[in-house]
Formats: sequence, structure tokens, C-alpha cells
Amino acid sequence: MGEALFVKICGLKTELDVDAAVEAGADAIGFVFSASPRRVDAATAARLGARVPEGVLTVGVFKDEPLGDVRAVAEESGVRAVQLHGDYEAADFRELRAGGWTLIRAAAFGDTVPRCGEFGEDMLLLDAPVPGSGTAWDWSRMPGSAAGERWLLAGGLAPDNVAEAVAAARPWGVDVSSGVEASRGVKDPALIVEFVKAARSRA
Ligand SMILES: O=C(O)c1ccccc1N[C@@H]1O[C@H](COP(=O)(O)O)[C@@H](O)[C@H]1O
Repeated sequence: MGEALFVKICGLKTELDVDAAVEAGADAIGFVFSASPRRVDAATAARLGARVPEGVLTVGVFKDEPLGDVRAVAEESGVRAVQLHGDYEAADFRELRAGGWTLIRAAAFGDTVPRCGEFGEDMLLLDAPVPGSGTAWDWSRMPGSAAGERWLLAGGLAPDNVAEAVAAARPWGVDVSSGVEASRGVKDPALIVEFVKAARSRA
């Protein structure tokens, strides 16, 4: 049997969300630090992150924030990984490397397929053009592409389509936010459990 699918649940704001994701078996949980209905501050993320066992990656999610702010918030919150969306360059990833974080580069799937590691990142997240919008893209174009090994599929995933998406795109992992919410910005613990189960159902 191969390596189990890596599952990240993003945009968590409460103890209930975090406990549901950890108990469901998520490998990573995300705290959004940029403009979003899911935004939390560094102190909240630090408090929530303290509930998370060592083996689960806590990820700080940033979009178009100055690098100095990314570093400061990542340090204050104690997240173990940093996920960058926007116009960041390879030099930014090199600079963050010194902080010891696992680095995740987010990119939209377009005419060219980004490759994991190109910017010195540890994981590549391929998403729809507007992150966190719940919009899917044509992931059936992924198999045989050059994305590399550690790439995560994101964008419009939910308990009822994630198994099909994994079968079609064959990612190393998946990431979800909107698809496990009862309403925008409010997670549903039951959907989190369903999502993790469905994501790994064809493994
Ligand atoms: O969730 C947000 O609001 C967000 C804001 C800024 C950057 C990234 C954000 N979320 C990321 O969006 C994808 C999944 O989105 P969805 O499942 O389609 O809603 C995931 O990578 C989140 O980390």
C-alpha cells in the first residue's frame, strides 16, 4: 500500500473546529491570517495551536502580505508551516527557510503547470484563481503533469467530490475550506469528519 493521502483542513477558528480536524485524522490544519471571513489573529492561532499534537502540521496562510509581517505573525502564532498565496518569489522562500517552517507555495493552475520545489518550497498547492472561494478547476488535466511529488489539490473540494477529484488528479494531498462549512467562514465538524473519510476512501 502507498503513502496515505495528506489531508489539510483550512480556515479553522474555534476549539471545536480544531478538535474535529485532529480527531478526524487530518495531517495539517490551517489558520488564515489575511483578509477573509476565516481570518484569525496570531494570539488566537497560538491558543488553538496549543491543542494540536506534534504530528499534525499547523499552517499559517498568507495572501499578499509583506514578508516581514509573514515572519512576525508566523513567529507569534507558533505555526509550524507557512503557506504563501500571491506574488512571492524564490528569494522570499529562501529568506523564510531560515525560520525553520515547512514552506507551502500556492499557485493557480493555468497554461503552465508549476513544479513543486521550483521556489525552494516543500509542498506546492494548486488552487483555483481565488483562494478560499470554493471554486473548482479542471483537475483532470493533472495526471502526468510536471507538478512533482508533494503537490496538494485545492479549490472547491467537498465530501461529495473529493474521492472523484483524487482519482482524477492523483495528488499527494488535498486541502479544503469552503466545502466543510455550514455557512461562509463557519466550519461544520461533521463535514470535516466526512471529508477526511471520503478523501482517503479510495486509497
Ligand atoms: O480561505 C480563505 O479565505 C483564504 C484566504 C486567503 C488565502 C487562502 C485562503 N484559503 C485557501 O483556499 C484553498 C481552498 O479553498 P476552498 O476549499 O475552495 O474554499 C485552501 O488552499 C485554503 O488554504
